[in-house]
Amino acid sequence: MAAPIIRIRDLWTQFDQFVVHQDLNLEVRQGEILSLVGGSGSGKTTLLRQMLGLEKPTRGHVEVFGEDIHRAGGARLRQLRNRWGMLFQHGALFSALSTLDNVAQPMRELGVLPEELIRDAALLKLDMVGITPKDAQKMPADLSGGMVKRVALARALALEPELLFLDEPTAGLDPDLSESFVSLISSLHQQMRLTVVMVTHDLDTLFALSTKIAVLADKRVIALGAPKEVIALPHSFIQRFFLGERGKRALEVLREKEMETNHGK
Ligand SMILES: Nc1ncnc2c1ncn2[C@@H]1O[C@H](COP(=O)(O)OP(=O)(O)OP(=O)(O)O)[C@@H](O)[C@H]1O
Repeated sequence: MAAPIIRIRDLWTQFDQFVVHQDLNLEVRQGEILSLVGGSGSGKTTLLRQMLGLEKPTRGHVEVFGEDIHRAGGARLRQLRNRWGMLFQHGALFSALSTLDNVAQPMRELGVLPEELIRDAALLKLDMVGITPKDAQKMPADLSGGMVKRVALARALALEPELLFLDEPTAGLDPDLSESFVSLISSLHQQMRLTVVMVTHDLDTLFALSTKIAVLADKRVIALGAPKEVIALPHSFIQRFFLGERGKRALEVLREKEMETNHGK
């Protein structure tokens, strides 16, 4: 079995008297695309921020690449941060920087690479997500919503991370754009041998990408496994979330995908 890239142990999160996570455990292994699902307020975003070292849990351990990131010092945490990329829900590009400079910025921050190399690498990353050198000169305000997502993805991949975090990657995209963004993530996952952790409410995206699903309910991860295994569990949240009307179509997609895979064998 592949080594855990993320290991969360006995994690508690409490805001005043309000307990969000209680003895939560989770492992993400190399090469997985793990989706975190749960009801509104179940603590998905908080958990994601804790994995990124942006928020500290009340108790417990969050290990990324074998290190407890909440006990690592500032310099060490910065080094670890260079090994993962994050795609925020709304793209979060710097509006005052051109598309190219947005992607170049994480490389410039390292302060060691020559400018020419940075420009070439940024253009290469943009090419990987289907953005032309001409569009690379544009400002973020002049890009479409779908392009902003692609540029934000190129920026998240700028430092060739081993791990990629995605927060609602297809939110705000129409179904066609959403589908093409999903295939882009899927091919980059293979090409770059990435491990991916994502939060999504969109069942089409969830079933199209996830190799594993972690379900957050009752303040813990109540289920972790392959999509097919997880949706078969009798927990009431799981049944409501996956097997309502909106879940049925997504499930058909999962079955089609399975048939294609079996066909290809
Ligand atoms: N800094 C904070 N101070 C107080 N309460 C907080 C704070 N951050 C999060 N919470 C609370 O913790 C709970 C979990 O929030 P979180 O945003 O992680 O949930 P979520 O599962 O991502 O929800 P959604 O799907 O609606 O985005 C919520 O009840 C939220 O109000």
